[in-house]
Formats: sequence, structure tokens, C-alpha cells
Amino acid sequence: MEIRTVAIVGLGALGIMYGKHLADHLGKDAVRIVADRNRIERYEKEGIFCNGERCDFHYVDANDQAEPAGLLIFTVKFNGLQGAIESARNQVGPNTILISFLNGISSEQLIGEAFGFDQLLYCIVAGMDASKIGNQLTYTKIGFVSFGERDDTRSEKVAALQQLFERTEIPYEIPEHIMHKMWSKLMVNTGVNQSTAVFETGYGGIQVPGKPRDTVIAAMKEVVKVANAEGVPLREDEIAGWLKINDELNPEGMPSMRQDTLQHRRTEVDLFAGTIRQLGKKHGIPTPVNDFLYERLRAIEASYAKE
Ligand SMILES: NC(=O)C1=CN([C@@H]2O[C@H](COP(=O)(O)OP(=O)(O)OC[C@H]3O[C@@H](n4cnc5c(N)ncnc54)[C@H](OP(=O)(O)O)[C@@H]3O)[C@@H](O)[C@H]2O)C=CC1
Ligand SMILES: CC(C)(CO)C(=O)C(=O)O
Repeated sequence: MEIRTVAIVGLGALGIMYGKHLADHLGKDAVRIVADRNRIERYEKEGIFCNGERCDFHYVDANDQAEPAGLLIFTVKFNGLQGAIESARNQVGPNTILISFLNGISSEQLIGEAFGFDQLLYCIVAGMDASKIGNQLTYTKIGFVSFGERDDTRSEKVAALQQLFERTEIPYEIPEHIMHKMWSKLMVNTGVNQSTAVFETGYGGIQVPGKPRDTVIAAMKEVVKVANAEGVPLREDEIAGWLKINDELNPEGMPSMRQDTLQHRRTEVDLFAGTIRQLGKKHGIPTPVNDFLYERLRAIEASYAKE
């Protein structure tokens, strides 16, 4: 099982970063950027730029029939996922491996329901400082992909993806327990993404002592409690490791949620505080920091309409 072709749905910060990197290694034709006609026309007219260089992508209209891709990567925001699943239908065959780079622990369920769980691998991506404003992506760190089967077996799919990442020099890891890793990443996003968006700052603002950094840590601690109640042995000492990763990112860079609020887009708050509040209620665990972040983020979203 060798992955020869990759389809990507969602040409945003991650889609551009991985799309360009993969196309540079596999060749333009091996990497399809799948979108509706209107988006493709816009991308072709305005251009898509990666660290200042115009990208020469192979665009594929979602409505056109295509040979199934070896790998399909979802890189949309959560509120675009349902549309992206529809856009991806012509790329999927019985051997297509499916993977979601979305944050949170919800996208795999929707993708599995649409295409079958057998073709799905679970995954998180982290450690990058990809910022996209308009049609310009900048990044200095590509981060890493962490992936595996839900039950952590070393399947043929896992081997195929590992071989692709080796061939294309994409940093990766196959953790012992991918579901633990996904919760650990949910913990980071619940702290880092939400706090930077609420306090209107980038990585620099949470790399120094103060309310934004304290809020990151306090929100993460609530995730640990909820995860433990869900049977996931997340530990508070994992917080330090993630803070170290964030402390080494470009202080001028910003998490995806801060990019959303800056550009007046809906946020992924439902994936983070939304999930933690709901599970907190289920287990009788108070989540005051996530309640605060949730309310602030909803107020920020509501304020766009009033301008
Ligand atoms: N940015 C980052 O550094 C990181 C992001 N993540 C996660 O990865 C996911 C993607 O984030 P990010 O790359 O920042 O997102 P962006 O908002 O930058 O990009 C999402 C892109 O998806 C496109 N899109 C939406 N619907 C469709 C569709 N139906 N068909 C084709 N394209 C579509 C949008 O296109 P258009 O612009 O044309 O509307 C947009 O460009 C999120 O869940 C995020 O939390 C995880 C780790 C790091
Ligand atoms: C914070 C970060 C970059 C994780 O490293 C992320 O997941 C995001 O921006 O959504």
C-alpha cells in the first residue's frame, strides 16, 4: 500500500503549508487541492502565497469525477467540515486513507460516519506557527503530525502514512496512545487558542507571565479533570511540555482562533470550551474558566455583526 496521490480539502493556513510542502516533494500533479469552482477561481485570480512565494497548485473541481486519492486530508475549520466532506466525495475510493488535521476530538466522528471508519486514521498536528491573513501564509516552523489507529494497532494504513511522511520529510510521530494525544492537544487548544483570542494577543502574549498565560494554564487544568472523568489518563504535568513548545514559537505568530477573531470569522469555540463545558456538566465538574472563555468568545463573535 503506497500513497502516490494526496487530496487536500481546505486551502487555509494548514492546507497551504502542507499542500506546498507535499507538492514540492511529490510533484504538482500528485497533490490535488479540492474545492468548489468559485473558490478555485478566486485562488487562481488572487493567488495563494506561502512565505511570500506564489504557489502553483493543482486545483481539482469537487464536482469532477477523479481517480480516488491515496490519502485525503481535511484542513478546514470545523464549521466548514460538512461542506468539505461533500466536496471530497469524488476523491474517495475503497483504499483511500482519510485523515483530519482539524483540532478537537469531533471531526473524526463526522468523517467516519460519511466514509466509513475503516479508512480513517486519528491524528493531531502541532508545533507550527502558521498564520494566514488574506491569501498570504507565513510560517517558520512546520510542526509535526502525530497519528495512529484508534486502538493503536500498527496497521497497513499506519505504515503507508509513515512511509509517505518519510519520503516527503514531514516530521511525524506514532504515539503509544493516539486518543490520549488527541485529548492532550484538545487541552492545548482549549488554553492557548481561546486565551489568545479573548485577550487579543499572539504567542508573544502568552509567553510572558500575566493574565493571558494564567488563563491558558487554568483552562488546561479543567480539561485534565474532564478527561480523567471520561477515562482518559491525561496528567497536569503534560501542561509544561506544551507550554515549552508554545514558548518556542514565533512571538509574532498566532493560533488559528486568534486568526479567526482578527478576520471576524466564526471561531471553533464549540470544539474547545463547548466540548469541555458539556462533558463537565455530564460529570458534575465545574468549568468556570471555560465558561468565561465561552461567553467572551460568543460576545466577540456577536460584536462582528454590530460594526
Ligand atoms: N492554523 C494552525 O496553525 C493550526 C490549525 N489547526 C486546526 O486545523 C484546522 C484548519 O485550520 P486553519 O488551516 O487555520 O484554517 P483556515 O481558516 O486558515 O482555513 C480553512 C480553509 O478551508 C476552506 N474551506 C472551507 N470549506 C471548504 C470546502 N467546502 N471546500 C474547500 N475548502 C473549504 C476555507 O476556504 P476560503 O478561505 O476560501 O473560505 C479556508 O481557506 C482547524 O480545525 C484548526 O483548529 C491545527 C493546528 C494548527
Ligand atoms: C496552537 C496551535 C498552533 C498548536 O500548536 C494550534 O493548534 C492552532 O493554532 O490551532
